Amino acid sequence: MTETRLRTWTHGVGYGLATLFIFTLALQNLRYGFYELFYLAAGMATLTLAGIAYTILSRRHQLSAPGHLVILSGLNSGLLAAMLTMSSTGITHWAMPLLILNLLILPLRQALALSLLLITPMAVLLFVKQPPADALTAISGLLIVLTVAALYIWQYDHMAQSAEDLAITDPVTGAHNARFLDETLQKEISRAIATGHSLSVINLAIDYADEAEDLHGKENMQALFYNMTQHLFGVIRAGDTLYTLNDSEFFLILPFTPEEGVRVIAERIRRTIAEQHWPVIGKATVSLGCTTRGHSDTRTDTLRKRAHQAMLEARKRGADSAWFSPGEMLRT
Ligand SMILES: Nc1nc2c(ncn2[C@@H]2O[C@H](COP(=O)(O)OP(=O)(O)OP(=O)(O)O)[C@@H](O)[C@H]2O)c(=O)[nH]1
Repeated sequence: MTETRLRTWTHGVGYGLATLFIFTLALQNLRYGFYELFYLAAGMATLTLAGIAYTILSRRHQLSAPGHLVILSGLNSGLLAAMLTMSSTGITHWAMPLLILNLLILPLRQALALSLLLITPMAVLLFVKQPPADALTAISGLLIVLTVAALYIWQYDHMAQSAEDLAITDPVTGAHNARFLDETLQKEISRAIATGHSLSVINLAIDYADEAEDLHGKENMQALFYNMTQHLFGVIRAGDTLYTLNDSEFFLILPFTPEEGVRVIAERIRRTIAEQHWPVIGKATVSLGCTTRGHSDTRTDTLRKRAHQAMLEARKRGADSAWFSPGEMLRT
């Protein structure tokens, strides 16, 4: 299930349960003749129903649907206004489903801010109108619900982020992995088409990697790969992204970089790697294949293939060189 779908379901179910709870409150108050509270609950139930309708209507944009903040602000301020005007402190517990709904539907910071905006004036009102011990009990109950739910959501967000990072990160180098490359490259191609800016890529391979592995062992080669990743992170600029393809190849996506730019950065990478003294291995060089997106390049595989062929071409001309496709040599 996609995240958008999951959110549509949880938001819909959240609003649905809140509607049920508030509707029951409305009926109860109608039965006992508390008409003011009945109208309040009916108004709130209408808003939660509007929440369900909005969730369904904006189901394709659930990750950033701004209408939820408007609906929840209406619900929170409605309850607060009712407490102030009806001088009724017996409806404090009505805030419980609202706090949960805030945290379930809004981003954590927004949800906390809105919930505190509800609880703070409520606390003042309760301390003015009730014996301190009763007010303290009611407010601490709300604060405990808010804290526990917020901690749970924070922990979930944190774990989801870690899982996502793990899924797109190479365990040896810490750079992005090949799986994430196609996704990002396709986005960059679409962005370049929409905005008309240039986009270049580099396929970079360590020269004589197999021979070096036979000589120094897999562990030392992995250390070299890791050190080279750190070096590349230091050379490229913010906005460029780095990927590890296998044990001896890297890929770079360089947005806003024209042909002349990719030549400059490829040469800089080649030179700085060749000049560096690498632990255990000593000297290491790389072959770089570069290319810039042309008008007909709308898919990732054409760019990747051209960069790979350019890298093979550079390698054919001897190690420690770069080649710009469709055939212009940068340096051998
Ligand atoms: N994507 C990318 N392009 C680079 C990088 N370094 C250089 N370039 C490209 O090469 C061009 C010339 O770079 P430099 O020789 O460093 O000159 P510069 O005027 O200091 O470059 P900028 O201020 O970064 O534009 C830049 O305009 C970029 O197109 C880099 O780290 N990443």
